[in-house]
Amino acid sequence: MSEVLRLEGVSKTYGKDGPAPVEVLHGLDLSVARGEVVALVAPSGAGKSTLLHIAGLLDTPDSGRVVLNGRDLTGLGDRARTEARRQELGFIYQFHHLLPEFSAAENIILPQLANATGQRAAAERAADLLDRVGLAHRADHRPAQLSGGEQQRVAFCRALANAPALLLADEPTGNLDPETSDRVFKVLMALVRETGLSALIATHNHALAERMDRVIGLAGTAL
Ligand SMILES: Nc1ncnc2c1ncn2[C@@H]1O[C@H](COP(=O)(O)OP(=O)(O)OP(=O)(O)O)[C@@H](O)[C@H]1O
Repeated sequence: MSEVLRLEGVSKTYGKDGPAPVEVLHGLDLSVARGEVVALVAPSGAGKSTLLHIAGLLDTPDSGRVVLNGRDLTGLGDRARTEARRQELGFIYQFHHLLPEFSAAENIILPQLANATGQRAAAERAADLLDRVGLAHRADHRPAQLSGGEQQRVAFCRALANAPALLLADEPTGNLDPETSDRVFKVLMALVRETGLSALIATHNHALAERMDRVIGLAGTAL
């Protein structure tokens, strides 16, 4: 099975040179296979966001390697990392982070234009993605006109807009009430499965984690 992401011996300590260093990751190994959906479950403060930032090329480890699609990105400069992030990764956070002055469709079109996709193809992809998450009728609405669950479904579409190789999600339904969270999570899983996407999804929610292919914890913490 081919790997989309491999972390090898990744370590990270915050405030290394200060009076109170915090060692968060120590020699972490992790891999995500193509088409695999992996749940990352660990208590608050265990380092889930740190790991996602490193896997998402938003932060660098103190030591270890980050290999994305077979390419070692560890030593790359900012520009190459930004490029790899834009082309190969999709992000979902607890809060939607949609642009308030743009419609749902435009929020999905814009990242594609930034990636040099033509206007027409970008609009078609946005329409298709919105349709898949049951929001075709909301395409022209702005985020403030949508419910929390709808906003998050648009954010899923935006994360998939550029057909990334890997989706990284940090508590993707953590901001929603339990019932909406459950419903919206099902939509996310269906979308990921239909598109054959690989994903690493951090969650506190064990019931959601059980629906993924594999559940991993972080060293020193119980699942
Ligand atoms: N920039 C920073 N400087 C110092 N310490 C930090 C920094 N960022 C995070 N930490 C510490 O590192 C640890 C791991 O943080 P992280 O946000 O990765 O955890 P988490 O598992 O995502 O937690 P949560 O589930 O609460 O979001 C925490 O103890 C946090 O206080």
